[in-house]
Amino acid sequence: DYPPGCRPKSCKRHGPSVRYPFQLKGQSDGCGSPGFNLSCDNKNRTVLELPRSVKLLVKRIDYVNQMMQAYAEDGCVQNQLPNLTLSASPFRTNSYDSSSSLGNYSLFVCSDEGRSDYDGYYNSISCLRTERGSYVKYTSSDYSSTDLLHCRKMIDLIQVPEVIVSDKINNVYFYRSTPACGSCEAQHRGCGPINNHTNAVGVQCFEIPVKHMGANVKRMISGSTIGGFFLVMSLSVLLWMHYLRKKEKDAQRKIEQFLEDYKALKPSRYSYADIKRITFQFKEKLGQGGYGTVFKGTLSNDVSVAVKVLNNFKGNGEEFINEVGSMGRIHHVNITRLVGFCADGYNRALVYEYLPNESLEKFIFGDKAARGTMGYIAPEVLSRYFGNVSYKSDVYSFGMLLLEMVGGRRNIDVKVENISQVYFPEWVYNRLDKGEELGIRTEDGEHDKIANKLMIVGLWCSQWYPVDRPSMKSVVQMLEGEIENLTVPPNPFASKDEMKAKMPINRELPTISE
Ligand SMILES: Nc1ncnc2c1ncn2[C@@H]1O[C@H](COP(=O)(O)OP(=O)(O)OP(=O)(O)O)[C@@H](O)[C@H]1O
Repeated sequence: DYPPGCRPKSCKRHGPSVRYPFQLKGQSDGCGSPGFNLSCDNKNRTVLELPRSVKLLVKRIDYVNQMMQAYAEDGCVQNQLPNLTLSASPFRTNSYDSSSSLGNYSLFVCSDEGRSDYDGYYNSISCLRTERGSYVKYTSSDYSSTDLLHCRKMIDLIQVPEVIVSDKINNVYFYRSTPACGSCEAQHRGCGPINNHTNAVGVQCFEIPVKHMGANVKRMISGSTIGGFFLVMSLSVLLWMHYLRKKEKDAQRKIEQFLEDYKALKPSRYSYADIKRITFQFKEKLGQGGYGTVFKGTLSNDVSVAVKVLNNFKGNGEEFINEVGSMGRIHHVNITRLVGFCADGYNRALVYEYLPNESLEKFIFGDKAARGTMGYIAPEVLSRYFGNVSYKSDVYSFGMLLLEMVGGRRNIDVKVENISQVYFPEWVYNRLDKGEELGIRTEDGEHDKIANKLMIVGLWCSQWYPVDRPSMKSVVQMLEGEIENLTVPPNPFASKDEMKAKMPINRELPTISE
């Protein structure tokens, strides 16, 4: 630590810091090194007092490089040259100065009369002084000039650094070689004489406790601490705000998404103009169904749809109501979703989600354009003679579809060569009944097994008597189970008598109102 009473001081707030080896007047004697005395003048400027009453004002002290920048108050350092004897002070001109040669000079005080600003001939003319009609002029001692006619020689200066004489800027640099405190200062440590002895040449470094650090250092430390604290605080607040905003945005997005999905769950109603816009004026035809033509379309959010424009001359509107009423409520991954509908005057259309993989029909039958809906309809739907319409009617349709999928042909195909194959389910049953091969060959045995399984399940489902058809739950069980566990179904094409015998049971099925 600094010795008591020797803490760094300065003449004014932003003035040069005064510490060892300098000492400010008023500080205890041992605070500085001899000859490094500074004082504060009445304007709170830092003053360097040199021997023979030479006074210079200190602009800056560089403790690390051991340099001091000082200047004369009147702006003419050279005026002080007659009295400036650096040899008697601890200061030296800096290395730059020391490289300049020393010379002998004479100082003249000249009257304004005959004054010439031209100094090309002589070594130098510095610090023109106009007060009292005179000015000072230095020139090398080997002068010989009539220009000095109006001058009076004041003094001869022996071995003066040339640079000081010729210095036209009002700065003087001193360099002190001892005490060598620069290395301590470079490490931000304090510097003081060894053994606290004022005459000691050797110095030692010491740690500066925080409380004794210079005001600037303290300010810096407390400033950076407070700054750091506020920085961390503001960053935390910003992060927290960002987190809250993100959370809020996420919640908002979730709600929007939900509302969007919720809206999409219900089929939207479109005008006929909308339908024309969606299908780009019925530009791309996807196919033709029994009830109308299907066109490709695009909704405003770039979602592709298939628009079935219904033939307005067909039906009494019931199909339309059934389709919108039932399909609008069915949401299943395996069922085409009804996105919307149009009932605008006589124009009716159904808007479905677009299925890019084309119709199953095409995969089963290739390019052969027969219409098949009739083939899937259970007998009881066509005639009440066969019983009541129930959920078993759908089981029948499903069974017929299975048979068509496996057979790769229409169940009713008038074009087959062998007349006995016309009604495919009957043909399948007869072959199974006789224990004959179905003749369906797939690429591997495992697929043959699946095909046979689908046939048997298909036959079970397409029983003429609704009561003989399994429930959809049993159908799933059969499809998921082993083929070995399946029994061959009864003959779906039993005689009318047998059918009549089963009719009462059939009536117990819950009837679907049409
Ligand atoms: N959602 C869809 N996505 C893509 N193409 C479709 C879609 N719906 C129908 N199509 C195409 O339009 C054709 C006709 O479809 P539609 O549903 O009208 O016929 P269908 O089922 O064969 O007959 P219908 O139901 O009238 O008895 C299909 O074969 C298919 O190519």
